Amino acid sequence: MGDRVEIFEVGPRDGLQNEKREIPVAEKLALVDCLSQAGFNRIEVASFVSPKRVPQMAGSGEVLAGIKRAKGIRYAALTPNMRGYDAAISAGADEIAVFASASEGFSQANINASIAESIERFEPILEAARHIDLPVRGYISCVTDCPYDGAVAPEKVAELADHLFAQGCYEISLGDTLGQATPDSVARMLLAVREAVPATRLAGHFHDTAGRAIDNIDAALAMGVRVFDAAVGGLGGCPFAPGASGNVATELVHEHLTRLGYETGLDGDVLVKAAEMARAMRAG
Ligand SMILES: CC(C)(COP(=O)([O-])OP(=O)([O-])OC[C@H]1O[C@@H](n2cnc3c(N)ncnc32)[C@H](O)[C@@H]1OP(=O)([O-])[O-])[C@@H](O)C(=O)NCCC(=O)NCCSC(=O)C[C@@](C)(O)CC(=O)[O-]
Repeated sequence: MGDRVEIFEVGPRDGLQNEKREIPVAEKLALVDCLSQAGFNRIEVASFVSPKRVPQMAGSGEVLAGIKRAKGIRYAALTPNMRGYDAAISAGADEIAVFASASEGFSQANINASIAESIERFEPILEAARHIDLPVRGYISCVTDCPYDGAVAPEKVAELADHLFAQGCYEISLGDTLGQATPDSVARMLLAVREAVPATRLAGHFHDTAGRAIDNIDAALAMGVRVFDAAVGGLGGCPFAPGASGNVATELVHEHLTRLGYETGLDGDVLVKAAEMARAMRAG
């Protein structure tokens, strides 16, 4: 049996948050229920942020309440502040994620806070989660390039990863939000980040704007990363990162990893079905 590499499915959240069409909750439920048959350990399905800023995530409570929960899967939600945390807990999220940026420009555009302010906001969330043993993931956006500030220094990413890990995030997902990273810039960034956080606690989160996401996954695999975020059907993008396109497609990552001899534990046929559903949702 090959080495295990986990794909963390983010399509129902990162994927759908940027769709132009207002997607009914029933369609989201159907997608998540299909994905729940594929063999994932973790699926991100919700985001408790301002509905004015991200209207597509407004029905997140209904999504968490309506999905058919499959045994062994943790259904995850983004929580930017205590209000989001409380909503995620009431809705029954199995794990939550805080999200920061390695660049000041994107931090302001995305969450209306500096990097330092965002870390302060996360403190009560992590403390509350600790009390109830709720796993908290930490995202870092713009780990190589920022749409506002340009190239991002690997040391900035390492410093923030160190903070989030010390605050109690069990895993740090490193986001190439713009999809402009290269295998070289990914390797340079990971070399610095690995000094602060072990590779076994890192995840790669690559958007495929420049068609290099799979090459970037290879670079991260070579540096010891064994968890990758992906969105079925290549759904996605970030409303606050102009020019960014979808996440790397789950079914492509699964195929690629399988070809390399890794075990993902996923059922390729279910992924193809879910990818068709995702594409149909996008087409409307
Ligand atoms: C972060 C905030 C909330 C800060 O919010 P703020 O702008 O600092 O201001 P606020 O706290 O005064 O709140 C502004 C408005 O949002 C409301 N509000 C405040 N908090 C909540 C909440 N939890 N749930 C629902 N509503 C909330 C609040 O009530 C108020 O409503 P209004 O008075 O205007 O009617 C806001 O800026 C926001 O929602 N930003 C959107 C962030 C977002 O969702 N970005 C996309 C996801 S991150 C991402 O995609 C990157 C990632 C993770 O995938 C990795 C990668 O690819 O890089």
